[in-house]
Amino acid sequence: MATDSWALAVDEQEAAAESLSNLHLKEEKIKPDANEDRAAQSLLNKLIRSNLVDNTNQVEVLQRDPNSPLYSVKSFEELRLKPQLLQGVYAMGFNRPSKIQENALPLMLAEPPQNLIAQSQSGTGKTAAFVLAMLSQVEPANRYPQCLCLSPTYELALQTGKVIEQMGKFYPELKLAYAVRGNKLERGQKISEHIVIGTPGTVLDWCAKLKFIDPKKIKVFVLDEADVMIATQGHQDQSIRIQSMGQKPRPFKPGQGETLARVPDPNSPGVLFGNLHIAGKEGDVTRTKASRGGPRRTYPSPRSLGPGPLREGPWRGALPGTH
Ligand SMILES: Nc1ncnc2c1ncn2[C@@H]1O[C@H](COP(=O)(O)OP(=O)(O)OP(=O)(O)O)[C@@H](O)[C@H]1O
Repeated sequence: MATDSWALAVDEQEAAAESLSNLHLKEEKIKPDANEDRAAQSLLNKLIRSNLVDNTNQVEVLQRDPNSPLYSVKSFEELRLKPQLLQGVYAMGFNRPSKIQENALPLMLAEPPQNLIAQSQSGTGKTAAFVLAMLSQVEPANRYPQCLCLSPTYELALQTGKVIEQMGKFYPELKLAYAVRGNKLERGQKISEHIVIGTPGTVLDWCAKLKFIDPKKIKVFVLDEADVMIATQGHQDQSIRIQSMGQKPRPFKPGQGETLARVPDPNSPGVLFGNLHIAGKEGDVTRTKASRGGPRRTYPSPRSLGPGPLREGPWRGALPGTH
């Protein structure tokens, strides 16, 4: 797989994305467990893709191709990452940020971090973007959780945790805790890890019942795979409860270019990372995605998601910076 071309992989992903998109529109009627399938599909994509990027030359070529979703004009140095994190991304074979990273990182790395919505198709570097944002925002001297990331499944939480560990490899003072089933801590204990990643039920217990985490101290709150979370009633309720226990969201800064859009509702969580493969309301489209070798296609804007604290919509992977 490592020798397969990235181009082929992108085409395959797009085909898979099309079928996911159709699934999404009919999911309520056809397949009650479609959310589970989507979480599994996403995990599979990630596992396959981690092999594809071994071919770093291919990635670099694509990042210079304006038609590629990985196209980027900036360097990681220009994004002013901490040197330890720069070392981490280079060690992972990333030579330059992808488009979504280039657009989203300056806002997430701002002080204070800005809330934003960003959409991009699967496999374009959203996870890496919010992982970098979390790693960048941590103050290692403060021995308490400062970043919280919710994932819909145990497996995805571990997978994202692996990315955090890889990127933070040269930042050893930075610690990560997994709030997942089976990780039992003693009652009354406070945890000292800087980043917590977990599933909503366990995280809610850690915040509300067991008080291992003080949600008011969370600077960056990530809701990963947000469409799966929000389409799953239990996860939606738990995610909203956790988010509402945190700091009040800051007002949103105007969107930047076509990739970022302003969240119109001040009660909404901050940054939402979304895939572009799921169709939304017709006619409510503000951006386009270049398809490799094919026609440009249009995708719905996050604005089409309507009001509400956590809205259903064509996005997944979310990062509300509730600082
Ligand atoms: N700047 C980069 N340069 C090279 N490879 C990258 C870069 N950013 C991410 N990658 C690699 O590309 C693959 C996809 O990245 P990532 O998982 O962050 O995408 P994603 O948009 O979150 O995907 P999904 O929507 O499936 O969650 C991963 O294997 C990751 O290591």
